Amino acid sequence: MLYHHNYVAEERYDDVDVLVTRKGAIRAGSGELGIIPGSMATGTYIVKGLGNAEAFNSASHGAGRRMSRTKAKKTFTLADFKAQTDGVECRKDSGVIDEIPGAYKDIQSVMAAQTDLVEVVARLRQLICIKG
Ligand SMILES: Nc1nc2c(ncn2[C@@H]2O[C@H](COP(=O)(O)O)[C@@H](O)[C@H]2O)c(=O)[nH]1
Ligand SMILES: [Mn+2]
Repeated sequence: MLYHHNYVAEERYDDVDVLVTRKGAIRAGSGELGIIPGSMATGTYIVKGLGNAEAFNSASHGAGRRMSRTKAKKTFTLADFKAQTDGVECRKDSGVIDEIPGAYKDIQSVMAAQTDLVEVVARLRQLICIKG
């Protein structure tokens, strides 16, 4: 299983060799497995690509941010962070507030928006989240 999401690849579409730049996107060729994470507490999807050539065999690399790290730090409190990561064993201090689940888009909506790109194989719920 590959999980590159910022890279360039030489691929061929309509008999033309092209350079595909995936920035914040993963390859989702037909039958290829991938990982699409949500946030520290909203689960992760294991997916199988559908090989959609109109999207250059690509899909989202994650839920993606709803707001910048700076805005997240201004918007949310440590109490918000603790509430939103309830049930997940992880760091719960002011140094990780910018990673609060509320700073990311709703992963279920993001998945619903790309049913033509990937098929869901499994949804994982995290028990532990370690920030590198
Ligand atoms: N399962 C988790 N998903 C996370 C976490 N932090 C962010 N994210 C999601 O992953 C993508 C990609 O993150 P990136 O830092 O590599 O760009 C991001 O869009 C979020 O949706 C996490 O702690 N656990
Ligand atoms: Mn990224």
